[in-house]
Amino acid sequence: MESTLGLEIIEVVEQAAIASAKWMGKGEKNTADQVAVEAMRERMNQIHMRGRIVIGEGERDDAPMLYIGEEVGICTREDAKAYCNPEELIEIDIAVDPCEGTNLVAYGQNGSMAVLAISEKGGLFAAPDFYMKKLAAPPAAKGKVDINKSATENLKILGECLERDVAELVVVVMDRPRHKELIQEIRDAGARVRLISDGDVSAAISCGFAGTNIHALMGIGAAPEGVISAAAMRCLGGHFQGQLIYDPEVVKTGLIGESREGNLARLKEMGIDDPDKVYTDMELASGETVLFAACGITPGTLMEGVRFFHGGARTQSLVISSQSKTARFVDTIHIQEQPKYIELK
Ligand SMILES: O=C(COP(=O)(O)O)[C@@H](O)[C@H](O)[C@H](O)[C@H](O)COP(=O)(O)O
Ligand SMILES: [Mn+2]
Ligand SMILES: [Mn+2]
Repeated sequence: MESTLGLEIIEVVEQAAIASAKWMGKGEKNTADQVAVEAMRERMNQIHMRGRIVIGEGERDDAPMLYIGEEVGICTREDAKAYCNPEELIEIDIAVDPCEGTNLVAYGQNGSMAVLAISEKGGLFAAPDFYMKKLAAPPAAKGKVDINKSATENLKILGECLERDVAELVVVVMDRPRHKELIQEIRDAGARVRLISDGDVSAAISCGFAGTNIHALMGIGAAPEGVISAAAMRCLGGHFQGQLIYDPEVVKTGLIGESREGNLARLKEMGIDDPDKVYTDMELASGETVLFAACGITPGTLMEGVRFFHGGARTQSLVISSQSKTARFVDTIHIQEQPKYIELK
């Protein structure tokens, strides 16, 4: 599956990031999001593939583009036979977040990126638009920390795995009222907390790399972002667990349906029989081959943001593959019109 797809998806996230970065700091989160969606879709539809969006911008009625179920790629077009033999190509599932951290882009803050994950059909958990309790940690702690344990216990285990004192650990938590007790517990245990307003995909993946000074992600964010994070962490060998959260009382923000009972019924309709199941990264991204790609929109822990110069832009992306077992940082200069100069540093 990988071969040229690995290269093409870099361009997909790059184009989305460039489009969105033009709206950085303009206070218009919906526009920053919309242009990223359009750019991602346009580039995706030039790829020789039979793709289907399994995590996207919403259901068909709510989202005009990259909606769940939308088919993407040249080989899904009505006139596909003129371009390819669809039977020869495997069907692939795609999870996208063209602008992960729309508020971050709108307000010119760090940590936003264009991101996607790909696997063969059925290889990504089609997470409902619910919340998810998440625990991400470095490879050394994989399978040793556990979302069912308390934050205090997990920090002790994490310290042992990383050969650090708990005081030397940094935990990222989303700054939300629902995390008041969690934040206090982490502080009481002696670790340090980095609060983020948005963008927990970046935080989760940062746990997969040493040197980021992020040792864990704890707390509740969105479920679709959990699947995308799991795809990357599965390839990196990091720890990722997620548990769907369906009780509005627990979440305290956002819209996940009116009642706990209603949400439980919705999950059942979707075929999720055990709503409290804890999913591992392998269950959330179970495909034989998993590819992950992200491109920084604003600067982040792992990637630079988009930098414009006269006539072009420079981007930094990350492509991770379970097949080639690589995590590639790709630095690209995009020459859009005759530039006055191309800055290399
Ligand atoms: O910060 C985020 C926003 O993503 P996006 O809408 O694509 O810009 C995500 O990283 C979070 O995972 C999540 O969407 C957030 O936690 C939603 O929670 P809340 O703001 O409390 O409703
Ligand atoms: Mn997002
Ligand atoms: Mn988004």
